[in-house]
Amino acid sequence: MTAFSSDAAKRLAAAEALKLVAPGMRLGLGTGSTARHFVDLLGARVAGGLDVICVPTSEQTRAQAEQLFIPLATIDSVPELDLTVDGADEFDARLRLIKGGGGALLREKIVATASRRMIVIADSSKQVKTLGAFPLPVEVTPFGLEVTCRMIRATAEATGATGSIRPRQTAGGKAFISDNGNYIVDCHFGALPDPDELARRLSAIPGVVEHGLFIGVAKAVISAGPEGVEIFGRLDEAP
Ligand SMILES: O=C(CO)[C@H](O)[C@H](O)COP(=O)(O)O
Repeated sequence: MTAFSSDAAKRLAAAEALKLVAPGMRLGLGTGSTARHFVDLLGARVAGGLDVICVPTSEQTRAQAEQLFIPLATIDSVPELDLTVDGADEFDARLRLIKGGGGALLREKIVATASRRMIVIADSSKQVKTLGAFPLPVEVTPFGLEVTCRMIRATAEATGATGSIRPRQTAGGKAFISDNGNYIVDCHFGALPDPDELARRLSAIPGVVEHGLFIGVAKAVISAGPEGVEIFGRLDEAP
């Protein structure tokens, strides 16, 4: 028997999300290996005549969508979206997320919050009881990096989160630069005792552009694994 890979699970979740797409929709396209499957499948539907307009959350996704001839717009020209489909690094039972493993968290959060519905697609390994095993990505301005890291450390400690904070590097050992020209620091805090409070406090630090805690943003998670698809939250448009 062939083992069911996490990549197969990602594609299954993406295929399930594609069922939510209707002609004429304005869509936000996420970033990462799971979102990549969704864009791939959407591209096939567009080639078959589906009429949608899409806003990508990264230059990587933009390039993929362009190759598939998916009609694209900017978030400023289409500021209200019907649906955004994106991946996540972790999700919990309250649909709180850690995102930003691909470094696209700022655009992902802007696009998701401009959408009536943000639906997460994930393989079932992304479900956690407590957020934080995945290092929390925080996008920061290059100016004042050290000062900002100190402030992140101090503010996190006030919510019971401690651990190392490391600026992300590329495989070549250079500083990782986001699509917005900023740095990403990865906060290895471990289990986050109070993600809501941590999110509020991180947002108040001047050098923090955005953090990877998505609280109250996702309407549902489509999680897929060897057992099939499981839905957390609601896929419909109910408020
Ligand atoms: O937030 C993200 C990118 O910034 C991704 O959605 C997240 O990292 C999950 O990636 P993958 O689908 O490759 O597991």
